[in-house]
Amino acid sequence: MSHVAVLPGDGIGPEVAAQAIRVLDALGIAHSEHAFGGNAILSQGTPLPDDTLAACRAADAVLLAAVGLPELEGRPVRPEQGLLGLRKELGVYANLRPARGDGVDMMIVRELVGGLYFGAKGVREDGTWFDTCEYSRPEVERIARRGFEIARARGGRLTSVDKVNVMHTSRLWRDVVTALGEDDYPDVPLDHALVDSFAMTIVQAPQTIDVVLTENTFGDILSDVAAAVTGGLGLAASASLGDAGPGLFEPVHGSAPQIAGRGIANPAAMLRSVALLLAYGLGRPTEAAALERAVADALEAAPTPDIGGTATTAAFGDAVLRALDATPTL
Ligand SMILES: NC(=O)c1ccc[n+]([C@@H]2O[C@H](COP(=O)([O-])OP(=O)(O)OC[C@H]3O[C@@H](n4cnc5c(N)ncnc54)[C@H](O)[C@@H]3O)[C@@H](O)[C@H]2O)c1
Ligand SMILES: CC(C)[C@H](C(=O)O)[C@@H](O)C(=O)O
Ligand SMILES: [Mg+2]
Repeated sequence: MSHVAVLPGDGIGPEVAAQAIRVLDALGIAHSEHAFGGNAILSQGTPLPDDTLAACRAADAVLLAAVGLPELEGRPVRPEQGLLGLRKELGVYANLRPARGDGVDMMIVRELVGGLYFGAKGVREDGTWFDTCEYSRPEVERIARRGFEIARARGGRLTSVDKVNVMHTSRLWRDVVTALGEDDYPDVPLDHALVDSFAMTIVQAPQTIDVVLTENTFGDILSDVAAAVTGGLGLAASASLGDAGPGLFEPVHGSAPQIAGRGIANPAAMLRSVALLLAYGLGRPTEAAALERAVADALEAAPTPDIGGTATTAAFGDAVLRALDATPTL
């Protein structure tokens, strides 16, 4: 039987996680909750306690809501370090961030465990602070392969996004992607774009974009832009996958401290992350599709304030559960 490790996290995290747990219960999927992020720092001094990591490794899939506490910003130990550590420990290098709506159907494939986030960083003796972007050939090749596979599977094309006019690592990125395309994916149309103008393309012509392959930091920024043009962060889900072991499923959004505790956060991004978990993490595509439909119904029936409605987080969850109950295949 499948088991999901749930990490509710901070801010609106526990509020949207509660709705996801209702769905897991409705589908009869076992789960357990674990301390992670800011709350774990406050209670245990670390954002990723050993027993949380062990529970994640032992699970079939990990469902994370969001981390981040304003009072911990700028401290040496931060909630976000736990998230980066968990991604690295689970080896989930491929972060899939779909953005859909109004004729838009894009899939951002973001490299998740390398690049600017994970290169050497520190403070030199002269007082200069630095972060470095680092990639090896195999690191680029494995994420590029994912991008090509996804583009091929949907009969689409791949746009690799870099900053080759400035960055050294982008030269490696472009060479590796181009060679892999020629050698192993000649049937998948490939083009390249520079990240700055590509951000503009996401805003101005998102319908023209199919599968996007990009570096960790670029993907972080571009996925918020893509979310903004397809209904906002309240809707954007993601799946992070490695070659083996449990995947990590999480909304694109953060802990939204300004609206935390008010019961008005949109749980759609979290519930769509559960749908990705069902599809990619547990191999249950029928239930995944039913949940996607139920979320689409709830967006009509019980929209939350971020998308122009008045429904509470719990009322949205009610609407999703009603729609799931009415699904004959489940
Ligand atoms: N995966 C994660 O855990 C994750 C992701 C992004 C940011 N963060 C952290 O979250 C904290 C806040 O960051 P931020 O404010 O830059 O980004 P954020 O994503 O939390 O919020 C950005 C904006 O979107 C709104 N928003 C986000 N999710 C929403 C939802 N489900 N329903 C309705 N509105 C929603 C917020 O109210 C805010 O206006 C920071 O500590 C940051 O590090 C965590
Ligand atoms: C919280 C932070 C570490 C994280 C990231 O930058 O990857 C978030 O912004 C995201 O998009 O998942
Ligand atoms: Mg982000």
